Amino acid sequence: MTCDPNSASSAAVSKPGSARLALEDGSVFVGRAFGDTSPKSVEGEVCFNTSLSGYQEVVTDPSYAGQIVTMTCPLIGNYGVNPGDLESAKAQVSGFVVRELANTASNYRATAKLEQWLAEEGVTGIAGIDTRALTRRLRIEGALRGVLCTDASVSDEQLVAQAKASAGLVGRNLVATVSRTQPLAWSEDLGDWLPLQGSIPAVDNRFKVVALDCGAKLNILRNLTDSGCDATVLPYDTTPEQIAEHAPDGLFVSNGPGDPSAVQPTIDHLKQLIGKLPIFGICLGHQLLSRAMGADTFKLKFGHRGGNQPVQNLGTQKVEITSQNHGFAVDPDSLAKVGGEPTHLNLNDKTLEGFRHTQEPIFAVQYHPEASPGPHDSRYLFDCFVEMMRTGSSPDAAAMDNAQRQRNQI
Ligand SMILES: NC(=O)CC[C@H](N)C(=O)O
Repeated sequence: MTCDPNSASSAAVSKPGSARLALEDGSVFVGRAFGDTSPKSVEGEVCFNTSLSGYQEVVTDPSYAGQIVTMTCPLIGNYGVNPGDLESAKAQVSGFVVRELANTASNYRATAKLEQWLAEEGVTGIAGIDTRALTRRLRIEGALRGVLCTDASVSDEQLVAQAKASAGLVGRNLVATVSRTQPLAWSEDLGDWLPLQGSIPAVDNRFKVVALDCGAKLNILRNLTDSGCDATVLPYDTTPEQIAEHAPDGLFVSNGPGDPSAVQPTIDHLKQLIGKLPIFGICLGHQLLSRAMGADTFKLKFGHRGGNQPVQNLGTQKVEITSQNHGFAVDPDSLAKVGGEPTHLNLNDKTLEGFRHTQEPIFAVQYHPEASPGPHDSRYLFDCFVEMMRTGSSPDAAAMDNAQRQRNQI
């Protein structure tokens, strides 16, 4: 049920087992609590994701820290949860919003139902609200701060006031809350992390990569491994001197949560590393590299989150169907002034989705080539990173075309 934004004062009293989602614009949605149903209130910026599947990856993507995520697909939870599909070791969203929560987990791989697993993870969900009305509100007004509450003793007015007073995402360094604090090596064989002893040994025909962990998704590490890289994962604020101790062939800058302009340590370190190492960035990594070069980032009205975002490679003219999760973007005009050539464009709203440095071995994409929203159109970018480490030049249109043809055997 949706309450009119202006009628919060007359809004519903919550019942046992119920939950409320209050927004800063005064609207209050009343539904059923699931997951962690203990009485509490959680704050977060409310956003929507249009993927038809992939809710496990969404919930465990560290880039969603600080956000209450609404799935627009009306049935969620139908294949349960299994450890192999998680993008990090725990649930990362502040809260989870669905229209209908499936009763049955219909997948032989499932080890838990979504609601059981969220309860163990301490994450509250709300089901049974009109997610289409909520999404329309977010599209019209832009991202809104919200509070998800399972505590019947708090009034609607208090919740709306709490939403208005909450921190939001702008200006907050959330990377510091999700980055690993110890150096680790990714072991594909174990499917797990190993404490790093010394640095990774050089192996013939493979590339040693330092991955700066701003909240890295596991599948990025898997894709780096698959393309021929051995990755050492270091905390997001590792200094250039500490990175140099690992003698890497290249540097990878990961995805991560929050406002890129607030991740100053990484931006300062990247400034010093430009021209010294081949660097590839994904999503937050794209934004941090742009800022390190001197470009600006800005907040999008409601962001791009979903598995069907069309992106055009401006060099090859080919379109990739991509998975995305971002609420900020790079200003292309400011990037062009500091040597950034646009390589990819979002065909929905024409925002920048990728660039290459014209002078230095640096390139980055705003979307997620490691995610597989059905096809694997964008996997070639990991091969471009390897090729950039081999040649010392950022990939131009011909290099991207070649890599994509080889990867996708077309
Ligand atoms: N997936 C990401 O890395 C997100 C980057 C950044 N936090 C944004 O919302 O734009």
